[in-house]
Amino acid sequence: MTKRAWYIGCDQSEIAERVLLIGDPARVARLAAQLDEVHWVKENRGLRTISGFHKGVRVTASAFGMGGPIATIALHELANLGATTFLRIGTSMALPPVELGEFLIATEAWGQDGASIAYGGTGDPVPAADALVAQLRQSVADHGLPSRAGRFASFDGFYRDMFSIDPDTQARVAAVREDMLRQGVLVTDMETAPLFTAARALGVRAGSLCVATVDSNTQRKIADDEMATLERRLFDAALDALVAA
Ligand SMILES: O=P(O)(O)O[C@H]1O[C@H](CO)[C@@H](O)[C@H]1O
Ligand SMILES: O=c1cc[nH]c(=O)[nH]1
Repeated sequence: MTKRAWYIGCDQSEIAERVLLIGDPARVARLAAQLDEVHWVKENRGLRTISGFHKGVRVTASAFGMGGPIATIALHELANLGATTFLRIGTSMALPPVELGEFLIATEAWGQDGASIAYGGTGDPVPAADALVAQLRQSVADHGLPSRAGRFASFDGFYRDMFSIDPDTQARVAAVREDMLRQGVLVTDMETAPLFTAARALGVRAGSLCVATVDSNTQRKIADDEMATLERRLFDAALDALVAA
């Protein structure tokens, strides 16, 4: 019997073994313009998924929105349908010495979130798949992108632990940031660690390539026009790495 994913709403024949996991559904629509022979899966609950070809290799891209719980649902459903290789691409918050506009490759990710616990996280960083790290290093070099590789950390509480918009959270966010700096974290996001932890539990490969778009100290965010250029470069580098891994 053909397997079907409950929330994403696709069946096995609609997805590839190699998957890009993307937060923003609008980003998936823009990625579609860079793929050949695009198939759009019927969208469900904002989970937008497409499959197409890059350099002759079939890939799927699936948007999950924001946060570890739904990102791991997307990975889990696609892994259950036979996907084996997952690359998260998106934005991240920079800690020194990372500068805005740099491309960050996760070698490992440290879960400060709930979904990581659900998938057996012990509180220690979880490594990325070696093959994806190697291909990402090669790809960012081939594309001439400014990059670093190292430790990511992921959180659930964006406005509690990562970014303060209320006076009474400033001290907490600053303390979390100091702790991350002490632990050698390069960037923070909301999904890399739970995805790595779920991938380990499910026996599939995972990697993460993120652009640093927000400064964790000043809260400055990259402008939309610059982000559009960075996003195209992110797609190019990620697709080349994914099909080679
Ligand atoms: O650009 P994306 O991939 O959405 O990533 C980052 O931006 C969102 C908002 O914080 C979170 O999903 C976070 O991980
Ligand atoms: O988690 C993050 C990191 C960068 N930018 C965001 O909007 N969220």
